[in-house]
Amino acid sequence: MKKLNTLINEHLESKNIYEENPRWIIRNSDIGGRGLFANCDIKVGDVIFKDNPLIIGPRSSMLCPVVCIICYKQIDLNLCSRNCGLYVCSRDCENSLVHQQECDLINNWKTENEKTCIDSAMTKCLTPVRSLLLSDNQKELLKLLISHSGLQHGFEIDILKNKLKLDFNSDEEDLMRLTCTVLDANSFEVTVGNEHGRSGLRGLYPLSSLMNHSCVPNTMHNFDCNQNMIVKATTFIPKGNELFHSYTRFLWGTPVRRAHLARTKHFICRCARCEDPLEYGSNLSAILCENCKCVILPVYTSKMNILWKCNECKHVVTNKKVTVMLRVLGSRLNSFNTADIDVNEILEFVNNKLINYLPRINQMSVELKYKLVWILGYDPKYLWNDLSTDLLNEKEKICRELLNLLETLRAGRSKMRGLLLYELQCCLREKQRRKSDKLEMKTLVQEAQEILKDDVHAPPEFKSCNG
Ligand SMILES: C[S@@+](CC[C@H](N)C(=O)[O-])C[C@H]1O[C@@H](n2cnc3c(N)ncnc32)[C@H](O)[C@@H]1O
Repeated sequence: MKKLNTLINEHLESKNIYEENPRWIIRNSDIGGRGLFANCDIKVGDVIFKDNPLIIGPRSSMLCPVVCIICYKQIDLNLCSRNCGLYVCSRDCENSLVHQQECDLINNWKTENEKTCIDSAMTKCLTPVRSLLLSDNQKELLKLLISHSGLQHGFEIDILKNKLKLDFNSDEEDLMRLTCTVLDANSFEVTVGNEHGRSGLRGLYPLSSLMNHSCVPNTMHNFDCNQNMIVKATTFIPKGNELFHSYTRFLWGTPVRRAHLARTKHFICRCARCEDPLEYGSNLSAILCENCKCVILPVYTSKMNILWKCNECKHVVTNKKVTVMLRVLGSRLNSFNTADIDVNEILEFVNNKLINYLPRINQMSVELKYKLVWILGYDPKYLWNDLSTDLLNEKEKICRELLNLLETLRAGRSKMRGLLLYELQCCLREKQRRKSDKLEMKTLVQEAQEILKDDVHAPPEFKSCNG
């Protein structure tokens, strides 16, 4: 623990974000390994700490767009002229010190027969390679972070070795494989760029990664333009309480969150929200009884086994059946991800289809409604000016409904609350603009009519005035 503390402080110092009297302290946690704890009373909205990545780079999912490996833009991409297989967007990025180091490393791994490795896979596998360029102390810090073994971790190294035929030595391979497991257990999703283009990266923030998970976290984070993570309190946190953030989506229901955490982070969450089948009265994970249409809540009989039993008619639905039903509804939900979105189709699905299987507020309708918030006003087909009054009212209603849900789920001053408050304000502003437009139109038309009423060239709508 002492070594970890020293190396974390050294890391923060090297990034100019060290604080003499930090508001956090590292301690053993009752819920799993080490955790971060409040070192003083922390008020809601207070910044608790800042952190900077030890390693940051492209995400490994082949579904993510390829990015420049220095500035992470997605435009003007060319392969590096030295044939390392990585994409850069400019000479500056290609000639940067960081790129030269990793370019040399990769080119040294090429065998005589494999002079080029032109493949977007190289970019997708770059992040663990970056661990080889860390200083000795940084490598030591990386090794002190938690990792889990499992076949799903480390596929990036298999690609580098078997597909791209790169010939690294066993020490390098061991460190890169360890880095993959550390990244999978600890990394954060980082979004960089602006409204003209955003890229998703993964970053290893060593101090932040010591925060354990809760499905009702008491912190939120955002990023500044230097990739610093700024962690803030979403509720009042008394001195000595543990600091938590959420590793899952906040609006997922308990079975989905639990399964995701078990698969990706290797633990069963036992937070108060997970242990409450009602999820604080939100009934987010409930289904409707196929017999009497009453609400059935999920009751865990073991770690991952759920009993779905109707309290009214005692009808039992098997877990398998619920899983299939949710999968079918989920695949329809995912089909709305297409570029050509039809909002009325989504509303029809939420208001007429889902309610046959799930209570009015449920994890799927909530996910779709949250999606609608970002379509209405922003999608080229649904820009603010073009929104019908009905759709504008719908967006306002959704924002209010989701804000209420966040309160029910005790989300505190979370980022999602901030985003929804802003969108609600945009709806009210647009309504106000339309109202004042109407008032102005009325005065304009009145004056124009007075001036033009006797004129034979008056616009047709004034014609009745001149007989
Ligand atoms: C990012 S690390 C958090 C810090 C970690 N406890 C440590 O000692 O380094 C994530 C890992 O911590 C453990 N963990 C985090 N939250 C947990 C929770 N709510 N219940 C059980 N284990 C948890 C799991 O092993 C998880 O994979």
